Amino acid sequence: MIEVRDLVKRYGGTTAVDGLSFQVRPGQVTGFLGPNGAGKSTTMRVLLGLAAPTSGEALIDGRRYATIRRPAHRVGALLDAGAVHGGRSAYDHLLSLARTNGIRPRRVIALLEEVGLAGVARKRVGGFSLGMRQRLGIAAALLGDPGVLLFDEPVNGLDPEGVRWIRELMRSLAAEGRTVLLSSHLMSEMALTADHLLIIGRGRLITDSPTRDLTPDGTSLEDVYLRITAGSVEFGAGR
Ligand SMILES: Nc1ncnc2c1ncn2[C@@H]1O[C@H](COP(=O)(O)OP(=O)(O)OP(=O)(O)O)[C@@H](O)[C@H]1O
Repeated sequence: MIEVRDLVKRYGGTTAVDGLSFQVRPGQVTGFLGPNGAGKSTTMRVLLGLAAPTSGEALIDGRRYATIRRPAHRVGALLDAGAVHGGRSAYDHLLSLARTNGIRPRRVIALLEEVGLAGVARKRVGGFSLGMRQRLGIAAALLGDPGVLLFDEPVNGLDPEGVRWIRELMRSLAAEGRTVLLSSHLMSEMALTADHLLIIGRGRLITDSPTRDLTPDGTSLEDVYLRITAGSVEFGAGR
């Protein structure tokens, strides 16, 4: 369970998140949508203790990230798949994360299989394609078998097979009773993957609704989304 309460995050004169409140429930995939700069990544970073809130709270299972004991077992995230040391092998990368978190090497091997990287486990990550890096990032997120998962644009740059793989993985993680928060700009994919949608604009909540209520009778999510966010697209200037 994720709870964000009256969250505000400012960077100098820029208000990235502006009084945001929502809950993300277990057992379903929740899509996190909004125009570029709406505050999605910032909200995820605050949830993960990577940025401090200016005010308000961002809680995982009722706790701030910094106060969670053994956090890898509680929450996993894919934020920036590029942020991996290129000189290491996929296996060594996951093994070092596993060691830090008291996780057995056997789990690393199982996850490399699960994400389809077993055949390249000993290859340097520096030579990996974007899709391979995304899969490695997802393996890292799943390492501690956490109940809460945050994925920031995991389908970016993936081929159709990779996109479908992510969709099915998200659905199965939710079916196992996990809390899954997923951001993406691909509306057709979101319509297929997410049970529930949170749409934000300029750091504020615009919509919190089951997907099917937003897209009755086959209405396109893209049309609905563009209409809802039309007043929230903004570049540059501080707010
Ligand atoms: N470290 C930072 N320092 C200054 N400004 C920041 C920082 N991080 C984010 N911002 C600003 O906060 C706002 C929200 O950015 P954020 O990355 O959270 O949006 P987003 O919804 O994830 O966008 P995108 O869809 O483009 O990834 C933007 O105006 C951004 O420039």
